[in-house]
Amino acid sequence: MPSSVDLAANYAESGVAEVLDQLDRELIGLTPVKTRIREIAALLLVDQARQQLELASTAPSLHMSFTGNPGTGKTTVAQRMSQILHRLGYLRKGHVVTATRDDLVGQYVGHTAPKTKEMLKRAQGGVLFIDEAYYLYKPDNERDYGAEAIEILLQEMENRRTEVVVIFAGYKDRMDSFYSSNPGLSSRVAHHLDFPDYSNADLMAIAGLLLNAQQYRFSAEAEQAFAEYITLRRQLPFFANARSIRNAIDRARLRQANRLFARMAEALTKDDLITIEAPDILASRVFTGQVEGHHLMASGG
Ligand SMILES: Nc1ncnc2c1ncn2[C@@H]1O[C@H](COP(=O)(O)OP(=O)(O)OP(=O)(O)O)[C@@H](O)[C@H]1O
Repeated sequence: MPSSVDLAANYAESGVAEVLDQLDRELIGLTPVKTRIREIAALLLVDQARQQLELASTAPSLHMSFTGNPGTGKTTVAQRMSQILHRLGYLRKGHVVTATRDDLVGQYVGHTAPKTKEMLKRAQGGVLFIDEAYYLYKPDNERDYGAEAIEILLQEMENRRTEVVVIFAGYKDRMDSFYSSNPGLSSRVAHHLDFPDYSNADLMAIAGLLLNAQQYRFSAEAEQAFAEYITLRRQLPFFANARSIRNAIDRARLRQANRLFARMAEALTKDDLITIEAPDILASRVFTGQVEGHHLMASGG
């Protein structure tokens, strides 16, 4: 048995540093979330080091709760978390399987257990991400099978803790009451992470990242228009944080393409092709005050 361990070497070997750096580069804000991910990585690396020195080691329970409004990065962070846990040797595969109530709960007697077990099986070696988890529990309906799904999840979370990590996600207030109705569940969730709404500056920075990744940019006027867009958009229904920004940029690209198409006869420069101009932003319903596009809004647009 070695008399000491080289934590730095273990860290380098795991390849976790790259995922953590990527997390820092690609995700704006979310400082408390990033800090917690680093802490979990440290915990697992120290646990590995303890194993090397033959000290007592128990694989920690890593089931989690992600609370926050739509588009605050919960799904994205779940994916990164799964990769990190894979690199640290905790999870065998590092993928994410997303499930909602309908994937877990059956409509007839005897249908729920096989459904829930099937989802757990698919998530084996990775993360089972249960979106809007509170829909599993329907207090008004005694004969609802959601309770059965929760029961099975609880058992498997305990018995297969190193085989699958379960992440429960949803709006903060609703998750809080879900946990208070299901205390057994709450106590088996080791990490509760909250994803706050992004500030306007954060959303602007997210827009910058998204544009950059797709080799687009705002002209100075478009940048200003987009700042106004953000202020107006967040006051409208179905605002979905970063997802609304992603959708807004997709539509701005569409308008830019149409604008360029109308100039088909001319030669277009690289600059023409990468620049989103103010009119591409200002044509949005958010400025014109039209509400017919309500269905678009419903998708977080
Ligand atoms: N901090 C961030 N920095 C950069 N991009 C982000 C950030 N947060 C979210 N995004 C982007 O916004 C989009 C929506 O994020 P994501 O799907 O992770 O949110 P969510 O909280 O899971 O929302 P929902 O529960 O409504 O699906 C994704 O395209 C993601 O890449």
